[in-house]
Amino acid sequence: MNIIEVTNLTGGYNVPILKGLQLEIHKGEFFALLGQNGSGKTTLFKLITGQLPVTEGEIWISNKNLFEMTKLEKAKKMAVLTQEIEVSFDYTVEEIISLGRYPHQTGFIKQLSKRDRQVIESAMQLTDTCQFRSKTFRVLSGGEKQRVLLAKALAQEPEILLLDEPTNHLDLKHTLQLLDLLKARQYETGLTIFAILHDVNVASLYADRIGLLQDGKLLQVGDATILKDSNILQEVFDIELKQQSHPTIAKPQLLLTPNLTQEMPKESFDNSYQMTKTEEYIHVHFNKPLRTISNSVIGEGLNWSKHFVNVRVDKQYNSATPVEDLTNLLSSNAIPTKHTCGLMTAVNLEDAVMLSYNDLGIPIFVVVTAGTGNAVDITAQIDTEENRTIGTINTMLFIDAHLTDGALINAMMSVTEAKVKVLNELQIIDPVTKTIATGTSTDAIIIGVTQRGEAKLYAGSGTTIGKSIGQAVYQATFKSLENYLLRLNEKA
Ligand SMILES: Nc1ncnc2c1ncn2[C@@H]1O[C@H](COP(=O)(O)OP(=O)(O)OP(=O)(O)O)[C@@H](O)[C@H]1O
Repeated sequence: MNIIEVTNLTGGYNVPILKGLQLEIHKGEFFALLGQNGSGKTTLFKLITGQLPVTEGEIWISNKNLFEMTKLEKAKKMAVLTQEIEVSFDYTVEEIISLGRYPHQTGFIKQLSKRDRQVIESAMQLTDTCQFRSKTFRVLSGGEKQRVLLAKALAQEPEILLLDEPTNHLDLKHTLQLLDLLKARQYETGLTIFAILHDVNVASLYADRIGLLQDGKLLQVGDATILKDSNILQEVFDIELKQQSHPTIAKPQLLLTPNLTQEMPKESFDNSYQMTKTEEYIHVHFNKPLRTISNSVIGEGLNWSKHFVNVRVDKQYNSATPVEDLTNLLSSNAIPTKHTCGLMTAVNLEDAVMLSYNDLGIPIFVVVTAGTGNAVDITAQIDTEENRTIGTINTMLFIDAHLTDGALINAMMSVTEAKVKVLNELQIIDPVTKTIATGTSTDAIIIGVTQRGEAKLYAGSGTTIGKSIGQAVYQATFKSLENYLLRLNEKA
């Protein structure tokens, strides 16, 4: 059901800003209006709240023509929170909030009833403004004033809440609190929310539907997925926005990219890093951060890192706090953990293989440490969750290339395929299933790419990058496992 219907609306100032606009707001939804400065958001807001006259078209509120509604009818239906946060008199906070009850007061002498007082109290608690109740409104900070005016709007108990940039003056905590509060009111009381927002990410997280306004026209209306369309975003905001998903909520988030003149490192790939190898760790330090994908102990996921470390731990190492342990170890070696992808291994670092590869014209550097104590055939139908001896294949792969996130996943596949081939050729057996192993139970991969040059969409086996990864990883893993097996044989 539509609670607001705007049909063929033309209106504005001397010249019309909105021309033939069509919009429906559903009862109980959170609708966000987005658009560039001057696109007409406030003008639409003022037309809906009756602050500006309509030149053409109609506005219906709950099936009633806005211009047939009395002031009191409108005030019972709609509460408005604008950016104008000054009030003319020296009211106290409690007095200001009490004004919200005015449309509900009856009788000749308007007095606050018991219920009015309860509603005011509850609005103050919800907006965390109780502590200011006796203060003069004028002396509050911008954000505090905003919360008091929201309390006044809530005290009005409207069916529709219209907000013009409600989080404008608020810090992050109060922005989140205000939006959570609005969302809770929406769910609990069926409140309809119409909000002008500038923050596209906030709109994506909180709005059920979003309207994109451009030059007085609605270019698109829909749920947050409309923000995934880079062409529409470019058209509405006139800038390039990078889109990614929120890590825990299924909503898109948009990122700004500063237009800094990218100073491209002129150094060759081979000169862009230094490597240190001790008995305790292998440390590859790049001059510039690399885009990374990894399942490392520190710096996992998609990231940017300059330092790549594989630290040796004891064979008996079995700690519940590997992140803390590794952090401490790195700190004691003056390696900055915030810029690091860090792995652990129990294999002897003497067997590590470092290999530079450039046969196909794509510079690659790969470091592999390998042990097969935990060799597992992942396809065997046996529950292998039992204690095994330590042994891991850790692969750190660095490529002088520009890969998209999808291509980074391709690259992970390429590394894995090359590793499986080695295990197959060396006939590494899963000791439990007696079949050929596909990996070890704790294998780790770090891929770091310089992001220089043209962005590549693929890095799988059908591409030169994929082939380069395959050959480099194959050679390094083969050699590293040979070293490991040789040491085992010598011991035996
Ligand atoms: N009182 C006014 N008289 C004449 N023109 C006005 C008036 N107020 C706004 N305008 C013009 O109307 C157009 C739309 O303004 P509006 O305030 O609706 O934009 P907006 O989308 O809310 O922008 P912002 O994001 O900057 O708040 C602008 O070109 C503006 O200059």
